[in-house]
Amino acid sequence: MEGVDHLAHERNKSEFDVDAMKIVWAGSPHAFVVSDRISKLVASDPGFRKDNRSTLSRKELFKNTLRKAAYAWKTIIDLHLSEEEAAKLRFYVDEPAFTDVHWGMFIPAIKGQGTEEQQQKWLPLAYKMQIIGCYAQTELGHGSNVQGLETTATFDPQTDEFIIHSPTLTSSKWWPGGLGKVATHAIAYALLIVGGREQGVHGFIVQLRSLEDHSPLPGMTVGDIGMKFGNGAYNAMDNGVLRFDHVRIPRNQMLMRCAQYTCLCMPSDAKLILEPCILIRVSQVTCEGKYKQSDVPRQLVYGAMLYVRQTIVADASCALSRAVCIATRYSAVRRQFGSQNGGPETQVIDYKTQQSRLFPLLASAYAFRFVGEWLKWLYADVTQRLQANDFSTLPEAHACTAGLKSLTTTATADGIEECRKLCGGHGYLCSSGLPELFAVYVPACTYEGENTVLLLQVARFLMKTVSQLGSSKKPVGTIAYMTRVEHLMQCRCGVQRGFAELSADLVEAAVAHCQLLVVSKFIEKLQQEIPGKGVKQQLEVLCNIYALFLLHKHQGDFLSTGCITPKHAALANDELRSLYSQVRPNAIALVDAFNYTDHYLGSILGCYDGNVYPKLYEAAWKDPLNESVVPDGYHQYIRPLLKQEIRTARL
Ligand SMILES: CCC/C=C/C(=O)SCCNC(=O)CCNC(=O)[C@H](O)C(C)(C)COP(=O)([O-])OP(=O)([O-])OC[C@H]1O[C@@H](n2cnc3c(N)ncnc32)[C@H](O)[C@@H]1OP(=O)([O-])[O-]
Ligand SMILES: Cc1cc2nc3c(=O)[nH]c(=O)nc-3n(C[C@H](O)[C@H](O)[C@H](O)COP(=O)(O)OP(=O)(O)OC[C@H]3O[C@@H](n4cnc5c(N)ncnc54)[C@H](O)[C@@H]3O)c2cc1C
Repeated sequence: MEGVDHLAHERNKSEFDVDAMKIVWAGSPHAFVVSDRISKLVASDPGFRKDNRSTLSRKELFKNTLRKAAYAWKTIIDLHLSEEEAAKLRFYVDEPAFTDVHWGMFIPAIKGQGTEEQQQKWLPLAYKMQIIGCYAQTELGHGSNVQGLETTATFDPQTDEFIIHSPTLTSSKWWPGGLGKVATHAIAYALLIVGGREQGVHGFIVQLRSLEDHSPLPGMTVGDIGMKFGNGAYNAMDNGVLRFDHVRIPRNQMLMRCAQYTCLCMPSDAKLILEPCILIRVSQVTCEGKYKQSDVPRQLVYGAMLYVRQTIVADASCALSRAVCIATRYSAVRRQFGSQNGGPETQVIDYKTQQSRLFPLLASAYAFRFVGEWLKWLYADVTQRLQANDFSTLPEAHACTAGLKSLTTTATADGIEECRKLCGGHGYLCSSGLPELFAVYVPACTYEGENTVLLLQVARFLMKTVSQLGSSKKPVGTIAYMTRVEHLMQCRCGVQRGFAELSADLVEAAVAHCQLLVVSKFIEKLQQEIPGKGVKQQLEVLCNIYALFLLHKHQGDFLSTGCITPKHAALANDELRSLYSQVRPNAIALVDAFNYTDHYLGSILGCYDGNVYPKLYEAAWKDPLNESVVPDGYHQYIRPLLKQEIRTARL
C-alpha cells in the first residue's frame, strides 16, 4: 500500500526521543541541521538519481559520474554553499569520483605540505576547480613500502628544475584515483636526488594534462588501470597509471613545508573548521643544489596519511550504519515461520539468532561514531602540540589513527557482508543496495595503508612501550593502562626478540588494544551529559552490547589468560541475551536516528516506509532484461536447443 508506513508499529514501540538521538549521531544541533537539509536537497533533485547505476556499462557509468560531479559543482556555486555544506553535498551524492581525491587529498596535501607561496599559487585554482588534482604515491611495485618508491626527482642546478622520471616498469604510478582520465595535476611522490645523493621520498606538484585540450603533457604516459571489483560501484572512479619520461618541473614545485598537519578547530557550536596552521619546514632544496633538513622528526612527511586515516574512521560509522539500517528495517518487515492459528508469521528480527548477528553491528556503528569523534579531537590536539614544537604525542597519534583505521574498516567491510546475509536472498539483489555498498567499501581495508601493515605499526608501538615499562618514561594517554597490566612487566625482557616471528600474535594484540580504545571512548561518551528522554539509556545498552559481544567472541583468549572465569563468561552471555531484548523494541528508532534519506540508502529493503514487496516487484520489471518478453538471442541459441537443431545452428 502506497503512502502507508509499514514500520509505524515498530516506531511506536520506541522508548526514547529519536530526534534527540539524531543530534547525538550528527555530533551537534548545527551538524544535524546542515546534514538534514543537504541530504534532502540531494534526494529531491533528479540530477542526482542513482538507482540505474548497476545497469550502466563502465563508459556510461564514468560519463554519468562526470556529469554528476559537474552538476554538483554547479549546485554548490548556484546555492552559495559553504565548504562544510559542499562536503556534505558530495557525501550525499554518494558516488566515488575524482572529486573525492581532489578535495580529500590533493588540496589538503598542498595546504599541509606547501609553502606559503605554493599555497597562494595553487589553492585558489584548486578551490575553483580550475585545476583538478590527484594524489600519486603508490606504484606498480610498491604501495605499503613508501620508502621503497622508485620514481626519482633529480635536481638539475643548471636549470633550477627537478627531473621526474620512472626508471622501471614497477615505478609506474598505479592506483591514484582521478589520475586515469580526469586529473590535470598530481602530487607525485618521488625519491629526491640532490647532488647525486638520495634524500628520501618527497612530494612534487606536477602538471599532467593540457588545460586547453586535456591531452597528456610531453613525457607523460597516462591512462586508466581497468575494471575493479563489483560491476558498477568503484568503477565510477578512474584509478590510473602514469609513467614519467624525464619530465621537468620548476624547483618551486617541490612541497617544502611540513606534512599535512591541518588544525581542526572546534568552537563551541562544534562546527568543524579546517585551518592549515603548522609552519614547520621539514626539508628544502636551495637553488644552489643544497638539501637542508630541519631537526623536526622526519615522520612529519607522513602527515597526509595521519589526516586521511582519521577521516576514514569517521566514514566507517557511516558505511556500517547504512548497512545496519537496511538490515534492521528489512528484518522487521520480513516474516518467516511461526504462524499460529492462521496469524502472521514471526518477524525475523524476533529470532534470537538474527538479533545476535544484527545488534552487535548496530552497537558497532554507534561505537565507531564516537571513537571517530574522539580521533578528530586527538588529531586537533596533536596539531596544536606540533605548533609548540611538542612532538611527544606523534607516535601515539600515529598508532591510534593507523590502528583504528584498520579495526573499523575491517569490521565495517565484514559487517556490510553480514547485513547482506541477514537479508537472505533479497540481500543479493543490487536493489538491496548492499552488494554495491560492499564493493565500494571493501577497498578501504587496503587503501591509505593495508590493514595488517597498519596493525604491525601499532604492535611496534605497543612493544616499544612494553620495553620501556619500569623505566622513568611512564606510558600516558591511551597506553597508560599498560602500567597496570602486571604480567607485561614480566614479558618486558622478551619483547625485543623475534618481532617478525611473533608478528601474527602481535597483530592480535594490536587489535585487542584498539578494541579497548573503542570501548573506553564509548564509556567516556556516556560520562558526558546527553540530553533527550531515554537517549543515554539506549546508548548504555549499546555500549554494553559492544563490550560484552567482544568478550563473548574472544572468550577463549580471556579464559586462557585467566582474565575471566567460565562463570564470568556464562554471565556475560546471559547478560548479552537480556540486552538484545532491551534493544529489540528500539531497533527501528535507533536506525531512524541515522536520519538517512531513501536516496542515500539506495535500498528497497531499507526504505523508510518498509513497503518492500511492491517496490521489489516493480523494480524487477524495470530491469533492461525485461524490456522484451522474448530475449535477444532466443532465435540464435535457445530455439536451436529446444528444437534439437543445435548441430546445424550457426553459433
Ligand atoms: C579515497 C581513497 C584514496 C586512497 C588513497 C591512498 O591510498 S594514498 C596511499 C596511501 N599509502 C599508504 O598508506 C602507505 C602505507 N605505508 C606507510 O604508511 C609506511 O610505509 C609505513 C608506516 C608502513 C612504514 O614507514 P617507514 O618505511 O618509514 O618505516 P617504519 O615502520 O620504520 O617507520 C619509521 C617511523 O615512522 C613512524 N611513522 C610511520 N608512519 C607515521 C605517520 N603517519 N605519522 C607519524 N609517524 C609515523 C613509525 O612509527 C616509526 O617510528 P619509530 O618507531 O622509528 O619511532
Ligand atoms: C580503490 C583504491 C584506491 C586507491 N587510491 C590511491 C590513491 O589515490 N593514491 C595512491 O597513491 N594510492 C592509492 N591506492 C593504493 C593503496 O594505497 C595501496 O594499494 C595500499 O597502500 C596497499 O599497498 P599495496 O597495494 O602495495 O599492498 P601490499 O603491501 O603489496 O600488500 C599485499 C599483502 O602483503 C602484506 N604485507 C605487505 N607488507 C607487509 C609487511 N611488512 N609485513 C607483513 N605483511 C605485509 C599485506 O598485509 C597484504 O596482505 C588505492 C588503492 C585502492 C585499492
